Amino acid sequence: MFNESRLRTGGFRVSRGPSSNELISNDCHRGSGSTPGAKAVFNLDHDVITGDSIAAADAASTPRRRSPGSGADAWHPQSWKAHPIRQAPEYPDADAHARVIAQLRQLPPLVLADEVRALKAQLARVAHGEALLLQGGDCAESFAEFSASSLRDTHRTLREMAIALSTHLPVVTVGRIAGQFAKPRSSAAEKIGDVELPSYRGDIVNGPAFDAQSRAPDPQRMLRAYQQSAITLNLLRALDGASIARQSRLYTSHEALLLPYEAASTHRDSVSGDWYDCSAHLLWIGDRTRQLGGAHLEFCRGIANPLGLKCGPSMTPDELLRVLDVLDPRREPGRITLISRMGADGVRDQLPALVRALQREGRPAVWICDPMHGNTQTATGGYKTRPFERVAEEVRGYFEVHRALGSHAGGLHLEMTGKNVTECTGGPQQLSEQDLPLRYQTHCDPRLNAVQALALAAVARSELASSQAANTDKARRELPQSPAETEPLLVT
Ligand SMILES: O=C[C@H](O)[C@H](O)COP(=O)(O)O
Ligand SMILES: C=C(OP(=O)(O)O)C(=O)O
Ligand SMILES: [Mn+2]
Repeated sequence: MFNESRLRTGGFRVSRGPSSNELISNDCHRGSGSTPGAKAVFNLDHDVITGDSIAAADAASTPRRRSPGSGADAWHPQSWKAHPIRQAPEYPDADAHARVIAQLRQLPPLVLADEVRALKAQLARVAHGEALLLQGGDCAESFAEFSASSLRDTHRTLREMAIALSTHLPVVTVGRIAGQFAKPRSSAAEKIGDVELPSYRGDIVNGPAFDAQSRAPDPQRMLRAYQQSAITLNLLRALDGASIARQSRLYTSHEALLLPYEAASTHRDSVSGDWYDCSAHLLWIGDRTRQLGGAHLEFCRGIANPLGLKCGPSMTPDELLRVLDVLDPRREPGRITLISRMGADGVRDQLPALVRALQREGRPAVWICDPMHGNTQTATGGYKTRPFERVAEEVRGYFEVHRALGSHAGGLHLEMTGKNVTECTGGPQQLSEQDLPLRYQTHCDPRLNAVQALALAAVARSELASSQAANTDKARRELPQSPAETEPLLVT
């Protein structure tokens, strides 16, 4: 059991050392002054890790402790290690890896638990049909392409898209940003000529250059990714403060793929007893790592963050319900965001069965559409690209399906940037395959540029208008006819 005692030192709360369980589990209090009498550095009214009010914590006589499962089913931040894992890099030097993980565990959380809870509450509104979710950013953030101007441009483009969509409903905005570094790959190795090397798995793992040294997984990269995420968050918070839409903020998200990094970022909230992966507000499980019984499901089921789940063409209704039983046993609105990525040709055929399955079960979920990953093509010259028209067509199909089933089309998940890159063809600039080499800068998949992203927001906006009109028609049809046709009016 968690054994905590709190001391106050000049208004700064410190916690006594964790029990052995918390030591194994990377408890959040480690390092926050766990020695009684540790020096107070700040005078805070809120828990330094969770952001919770100390007064509220003190008022709660027994903190609610929730660890998913018990006995053989018990969860802790390392329990995923007993499960089969896919897409995990093989580090050549296990000791060097262990040293970096130990360092990461000592570093402060990047986001606070109360911010995570605020996002979950907003996502619950999306699940109830009262708001929309816009999630977007790079396929893969990179060390080389990191600059204030590109962050500013992506922040601005996401804001502009949110404003375009908010004519219908309030918009919750979440970036694929400040931690979106790890990439699952179709193939573990890449071969050029006679040379075969490990595939590039994102800057948090290895380098993109095609040479043996770059492609060897290097644990030091996790520390650099952490630092870049912290710097990114710092700028995003400043940009949020300077934005005209000050009341809304940009939350962060990434794929929970590199589990040693995610586990090292996982802290226990001293007030609720829940575990939070403090590397981002929202974490999602990719289409390649969502197996029942697998390590990624095991890790994600135990963290209290809102979770995304990619649903590609191979997802069956039965499998989806079983995965949701694991990830969201309490059926908590805002906990799960389902991200369908069926492709323009598949969405109308494959999405309805999944939506109906949730409707039958009365399960809450946010449904959003990733129109990127099911529409990737290889252009002449070998560039991966996505034709804007196919992307737009999947968005239209997604809205049609939800309209037909009376379900809330909750928003979009996009690979996009605020820069004027040439990675996806088509759109208002009518980019051709010949234009791709001009500014093809992505480290992994092709992104919409700012103009294309805003054009896609316009497509979604017009679909939202159709959905709203359909809802109004339906409501009108469901109204009692006219008073004369129902009950005679009482005239006095
Ligand atoms: O972002 C998603 C995947 O990591 C990416 O699509 C994989 O690309 P690959 O098929 O070239 O490995
Ligand atoms: C890997 C990704 O997508 P998916 O899991 O849907 O292939 C991604 O969104 O970066
Ligand atoms: Mn991608």
